[in-house]
Amino acid sequence: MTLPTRVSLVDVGPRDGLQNEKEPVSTAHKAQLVAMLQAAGLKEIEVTSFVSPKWVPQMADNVAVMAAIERRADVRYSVLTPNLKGLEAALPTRPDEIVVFAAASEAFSQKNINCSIAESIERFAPVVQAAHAAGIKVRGALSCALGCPYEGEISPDKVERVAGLMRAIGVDHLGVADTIGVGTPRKVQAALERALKHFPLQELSGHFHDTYGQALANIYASLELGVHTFDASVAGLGGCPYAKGATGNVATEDVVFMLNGLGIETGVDLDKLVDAGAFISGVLGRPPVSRVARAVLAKRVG
Ligand SMILES: CC(C)(COP(=O)([O-])OP(=O)([O-])OC[C@H]1O[C@@H](n2cnc3c(N)ncnc32)[C@H](O)[C@@H]1OP(=O)([O-])[O-])[C@@H](O)C(=O)NCCC(=O)NCCSC(=O)C[C@@](C)(O)CC(=O)[O-]
Repeated sequence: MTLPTRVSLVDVGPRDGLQNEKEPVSTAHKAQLVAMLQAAGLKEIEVTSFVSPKWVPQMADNVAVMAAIERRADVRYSVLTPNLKGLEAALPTRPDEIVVFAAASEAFSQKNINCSIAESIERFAPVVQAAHAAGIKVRGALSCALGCPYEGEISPDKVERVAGLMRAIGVDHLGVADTIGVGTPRKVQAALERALKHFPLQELSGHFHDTYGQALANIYASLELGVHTFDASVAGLGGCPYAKGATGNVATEDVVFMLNGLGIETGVDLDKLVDAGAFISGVLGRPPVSRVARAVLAKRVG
């Protein structure tokens, strides 16, 4: 089986990773994290979200963070926008890409964005149109594609259905998200195969939380299908406010280490990435969740 020779990594640490932190993280620290990620070679960074500050207070400084980051022409900066209000607030901050997020599960849709799946698609349609009119690419995240904290198992049929709805309103790229990290390799392949009915390989990505330690295996299973774009979160930061017990995304350091071992190019410098993870973990006052980061840091100490 031939695996892709190159993988694009989207570091979602500044957004997905930090959104659930109880203590406020300063705007300056968020901007510093973005700076360190791009210095490590990340070309796609999810910076913040334009959601209700009552729902997700940690992202309330979205405009300030977007103003504080030092942009590089070769890096794409994305932000989450759940509705037109979010898009209107985001546009002046010049994101390269916006993310709309639907769920494969009705219950999660209600908890996360306070509306049904059908209503969310209706809500996203004008957001997608307005983003395209502004020349901005739209990524869709499909939450709970492998399981839901409220509904349990999610069938591939549901993934295919919502992927189709996202495609129909013009979403350019689909991220299949295992929000609570319950997916296992063959189930992940089944979900991705259904999503591939609506999105081409180059516009499909995997977003795997590592709650049950399956994320790297799931990435490998995705590579077997030719999927070559993955979200990951430096230091393994994160957890979803609407998915109790969900841990962070797979750590970017762990993904880079595995891909390096497979001879798959990412353009990411592992040492500099570990520095970024150590920096933000220091800000948060705890060690990185990433096992690779811990091993590299321990080796440095000698
Ligand atoms: C979607 C809404 C806004 C609907 O929230 P709602 O309460 O249904 O919205 P509403 O239209 O009735 O408005 C209520 C209030 O929110 C305000 N409001 C309305 N929209 C915005 C906005 N864009 N920005 C700022 N403020 C906003 C609006 O102005 C109003 O303010 P008030 O009059 O009460 O003062 C809300 O449910 C929300 O913000 N939810 C947060 C969702 C979120 O951020 N979840 C985490 C990210 S998704 C995720 O992590 C999963 C992912 C992507 O990583 C993949 C995975 O792993 O699954």
